[in-house]
This record gives sequence, C-alpha cells and structure tokens, in this order.
Amino acid sequence: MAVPGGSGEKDDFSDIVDYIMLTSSERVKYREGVGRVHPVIKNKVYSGKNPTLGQLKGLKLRKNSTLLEHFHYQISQNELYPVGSSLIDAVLHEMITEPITHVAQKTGGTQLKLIIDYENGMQALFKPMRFPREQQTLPNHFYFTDYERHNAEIAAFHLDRLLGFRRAMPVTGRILNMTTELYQKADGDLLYTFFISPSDNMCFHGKCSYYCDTSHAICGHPDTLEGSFAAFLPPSKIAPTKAWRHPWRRSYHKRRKAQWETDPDYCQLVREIPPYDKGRRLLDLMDMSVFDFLTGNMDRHHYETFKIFGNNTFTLHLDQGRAFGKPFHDEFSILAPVLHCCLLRQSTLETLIKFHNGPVKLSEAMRRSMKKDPVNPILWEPHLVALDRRVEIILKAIRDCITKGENPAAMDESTVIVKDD
Ligand SMILES: Nc1ncnc2c1ncn2[C@@H]1O[C@H](COP(=O)(O)OP(=O)(O)OP(=O)(O)O)[C@@H](O)[C@H]1O
Ligand SMILES: [Mn+2]
Repeated sequence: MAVPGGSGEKDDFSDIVDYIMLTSSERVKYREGVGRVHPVIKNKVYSGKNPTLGQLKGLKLRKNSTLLEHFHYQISQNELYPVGSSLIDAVLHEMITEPITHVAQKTGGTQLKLIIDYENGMQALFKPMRFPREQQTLPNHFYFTDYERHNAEIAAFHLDRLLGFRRAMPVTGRILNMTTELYQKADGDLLYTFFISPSDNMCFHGKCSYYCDTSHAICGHPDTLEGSFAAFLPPSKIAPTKAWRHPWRRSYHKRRKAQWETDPDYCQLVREIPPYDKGRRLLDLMDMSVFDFLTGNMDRHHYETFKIFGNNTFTLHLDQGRAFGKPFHDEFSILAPVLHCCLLRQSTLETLIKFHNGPVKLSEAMRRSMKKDPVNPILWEPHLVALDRRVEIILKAIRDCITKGENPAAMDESTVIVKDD
C-alpha cells in the first residue's frame, strides 16, 4: 500500500481508497497481515426491506393531512427521509411561513424549549437565540452547563443530511415578532415570565431547571427574536421512541470520569451487549461519533430510536443544542467510540474522503446548503474551517486503524491521531 504523501504534499488518502477497493478476502488477508482481529470498514448491513411508518401502521393520508404528516408517514426503518426528498424543503418552508397559533413550554429537558402550533395543525420545537454567532462556550462551563445554541440545531441538520445519514429532523431559522407571535400566543406559566427590560426590550425566561430566570432572560430587539424551528417528531401514540443510554456517555459530574475514559477494552465489552452485538446499531454509534466530533457536541447522553422498527433501525440525531461551541478546539474524546472500536461504516468513510478531496469541501457544501435559511449565515466562519480540519483528523484515525493491529498502544489517542505521516 502506498505511503501517504510526504511533508507539504496534500494527503489525498489514496491508501484508504485502495483499501476500500480490495475484495473482502483481500481485506481479510491484509488484516491478518497487520494482526487486526475485527474489520475496520464495514458495509451497510441492511436487510432488503425498508418499511415505512405509514405501511406498518396502515396510516392513510387524508385530504387535510399536513405536510408534516406526509413526512411522518414516510419515515422508514432505515432513515427519516430518502435521498433528495422534496418533502424537506416543503416542510422547512411551512415552518418559516405558516402563522403561529399557540406556544407552550416543552416540559422535560433542562433548557427552555417551546412547542409551536401552526395554523395548519403542524408543530415545531423552538429554541431561542441567546447569543451572537461568535460567542464560544464559556471557558469555565462544562458540556453539561453550556448554553444551548439555536443555530447549532440548524447547522447540524444540514450536516446530517450532507453526510448522508438523514437521521436529524428538518430544522430552520425564523425571525419572530415576540409580541404577536409569542406573547399573544402564550398562556399560563409561560405568559407570566414575559417582561420589558430597562432598555425597553421584550424579554421572557420561561420555567426550566437551567437558565430560566430573570438574569438569563431571552430578550428581543426590541421585540424581534430569532430562533430555530425543528419539525416535530411523530406523536408518541403513532410512533413511540425508545431512549437508550449512550454507552460512551460522559459522567455528567464535575469530578468523575466514565468507565470508557479509563478502560482500554471498553469497546470489546460494548460489542458483546445487545443491541450492539449485531445489526447496524454499533455502526450507527460510530456515525454519531463522527457527526458529534465534527460539530464538537459532547452532550450525547442518550439517543432515541423508533420502537416500531425494532433494534435494526437507525438512531435519531436529536438535540444538537450544545454543538458548535468551540471552533478552535478539536475534542478527541468525542471520537472515542471510533478510536476504540476502530470501526466505521464504509459509506461514511467514502463520504468523508469525498469531502476531503473536494472539489467541494465540507465547509463549502455547508455554506451552500444553509444559504437559503432565513437567518443565514448560520455558523461563524471558524466553525466551518473546523469541519474541514476535523474531516482530515477522522481520516487519519481510520488510516491508523487500517494499518495497525490490535495493539493496545495504538488505542492511545496521542499515538493514533497526533502523528504526522
Ligand atoms: N423535533 C422534535 N420533536 C419532538 N420532540 C422532540 C424533538 N426533538 C427532541 N424532542 C424531545 O424533546 C426532549 C428534549 O429535547 P432536547 O434533548 O433537545 O432537550 P434538552 O433540554 O437538551 O434535554 P436534556 O437536557 O435532557 O438534554 C427529548 O427527549 C426528545 O424526545
Ligand atoms: Mn440536551
């Protein structure tokens, strides 16, 4: 296999491309040569059938069904929507333009979120803008005390789609008139938290366990407010979700570490436990690790799947509020699942190589994809630069997995990643 490009030369990862081209028996031979037990690159293991929610539940669209209901019915065992689905733009357009009839707080979760009801019966999950795009995660904040960023939700949806996962619900930005579209549409406890600030801006703070008080109020200019609108999941009476504890969950404690942070054999443990022992689930967690590493999201404590599709179904990418907080720092620990298991789905690897080699880099694809959003630019430029940098980091890690055996030393992040070829 070719030795990757020398100093100064652009690394096109042609060695990985060569590896992908090998037949499966050639790959096995190669693996045995370097002393690796597990395959590093795996093809999708989908069964031929891919039923939709509509088919399984025998749901029929009515004349007055909303576009979002259309969307819900076509959610399938493998993905939220098919490649190039025209429903996405249509759903985004409605979330931007439909009149809002009611707003209420979403209970559960730690930070403020509103459920938006639209005139046509559709619903969205709203996260308000708190800070300008350039605001970074505060240096003394943990991943679990970081403020949520509405623009991270928007950007992450675009990224999920560009990476070919299609596991994130469509999200758009929208600018609201707080007086007519929030205050006048709210009731109960939420309504009582609205006030006018000393500089005559309209503010509210809602009720929740983090940052829902007068000193952390969300304020308009003077009553104009930007936020993210995520298309609502299907109602739980149609498609209940199951929340799974993420095996690589962090400790959520300011002094404690999780087992995976100290146990070098942790992945081996996970591989043997259902549902990670067969089917697509472990590969989906690898994708999630890539996705979260690219966005810098350390807050993946749980993930959800639709119960109706059983275990061999995709993992939803929900809750990106704490992504895109530190553009100048690459958090390798988010990549721990991939580094420790040395595993990646082949299609994900091919997508990363495609973006790395261009001509359209991931940053540019993101710029183009987000261009139509009403609150564009969605991301501060350094976050886009970080995406391209992180793609290369992941590819280097995979190269190390391919070229090295199951040597525990190779599991060490410093030797796997920060090695200049
Ligand atoms: N698009 C959506 N439509 C409907 N429900 C959603 C949507 N996205 C997330 N939820 C649900 O809302 C709950 C809270 O959402 P989210 O995780 O974004 O909030 P959070 O405040 O960050 O929660 P936590 O503090 O537990 O991380 C989730 O458990 C999820 O099931
Ligand atoms: Mn969260």
